[in-house]
Amino acid sequence: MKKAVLVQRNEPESEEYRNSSRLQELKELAESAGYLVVDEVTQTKNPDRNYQIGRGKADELSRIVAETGANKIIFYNQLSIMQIYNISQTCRCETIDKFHLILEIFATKAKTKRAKYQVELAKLHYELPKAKTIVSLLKKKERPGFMGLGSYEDSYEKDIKNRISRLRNELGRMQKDYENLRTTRHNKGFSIVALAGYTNAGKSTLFSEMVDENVEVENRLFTTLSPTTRSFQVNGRKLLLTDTVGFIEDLPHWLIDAFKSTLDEIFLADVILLVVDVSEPVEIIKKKLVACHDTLWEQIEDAPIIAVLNKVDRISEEDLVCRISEIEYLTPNPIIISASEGTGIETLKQKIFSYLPVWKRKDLQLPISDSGMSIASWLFDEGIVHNIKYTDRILVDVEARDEVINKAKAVERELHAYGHPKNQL
Ligand SMILES: Nc1nc2c(ncn2[C@@H]2O[C@H](COP(=O)(O)OP(=O)(O)OP(=O)(O)O)[C@@H](O)[C@H]2O)c(=O)[nH]1
Ligand SMILES: [Mg+2]
Repeated sequence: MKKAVLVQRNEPESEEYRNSSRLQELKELAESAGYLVVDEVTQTKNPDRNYQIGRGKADELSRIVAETGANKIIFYNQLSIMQIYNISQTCRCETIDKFHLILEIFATKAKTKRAKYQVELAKLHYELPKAKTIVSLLKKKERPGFMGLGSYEDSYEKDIKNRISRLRNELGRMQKDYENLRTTRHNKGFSIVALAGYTNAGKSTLFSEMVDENVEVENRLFTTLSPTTRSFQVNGRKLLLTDTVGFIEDLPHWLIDAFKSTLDEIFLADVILLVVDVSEPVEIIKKKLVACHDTLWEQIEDAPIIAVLNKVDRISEEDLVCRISEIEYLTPNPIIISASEGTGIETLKQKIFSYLPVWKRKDLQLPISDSGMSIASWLFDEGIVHNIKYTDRILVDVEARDEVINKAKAVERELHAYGHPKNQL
């Protein structure tokens, strides 16, 4: 397992809670990128020296790297190229900042080709200024090419620029295909529910609480189904639930598109659950909600958003009432849950149900034949079969979307007309 040392440089003016929650955020990010966190270091920024890391701290980091065998030093704070270079050299360990770490996570979460290209584009944008600096250092006859910086040739910068322009062209072409996907999905009649929300809000916990464990999602919708999509049922209706990568505040501009493309599933959803950690101080809740709204507004077309206030087990009834009223303008009619304790889940499911397209209920008569049987089994897949009887024909009481009922009715008519319906389904 890859080992990482985390460094958080405290803002002297920032309150303690803020500083420690940043370190916690970095730790969770590192873990979701697959690192084992071997040590955590904090440093209070010296306002006079601004972003310089002192000799003492660098020595401390070198010692930790040597003792723990860490493969990476990860800073919460954004680092300049020269800082990355200097720290990598001194500590003999690859050094990255939070944004590079986030990029690593996006790379693992990117499922669609479009998302993968966006992530690659962001990586190249991150690399480009690095390449420029290295090339200029090389020209000064210094030869860095070490650790976090890699070894660079003179042509490297040019290669990056070429690749960036090729990716941009390719992405422009893909945008159109992608927009067609939503239409295709609707024609197939699937309802998808997507989980969105700030990182650490409890999306994945809620995901595991809601889905039918061990139920494989049938591979009918996507060519490769993401491992974070599973089925679940509400009042007999089968739905798909998708977990997504969490929102993070203050993303630099070169990361935003990569981030949005990992949310492609949200763009395809019929209902969006916006999960909020309601146990946090109200100012932080508001700030995170605004960040989520900004992104969602652009991304979605007309899907309803259900606000889900999670982690209520952590706060008193009184605090909850107070917070709900303070954030009401951002989260109207929220559903209150505790994902880890499983409370409020049924209410949430019923709320989701209220947004689903209405299905028709019909009594149908089908022939006892291969085609009749296959239609009946198709109805089990596509709708809710309330009752089925086998006499000289198959009597089905079924609830399903319009297209399914209409197709089945066409076959029923054939039964009456010819006695031998063709297998049309
Ligand atoms: N007390 C309490 N803790 C919870 C609840 N739901 C989730 N947590 C905890 O919150 C932390 C984050 O939960 P996750 O489900 O991983 O959060 P997430 O939104 O998927 O986070 P990202 O994947 O990083 O975006 C975990 O330590 C959970 O155990 C809850 O209802 N109550
Ligand atoms: Mg998660």
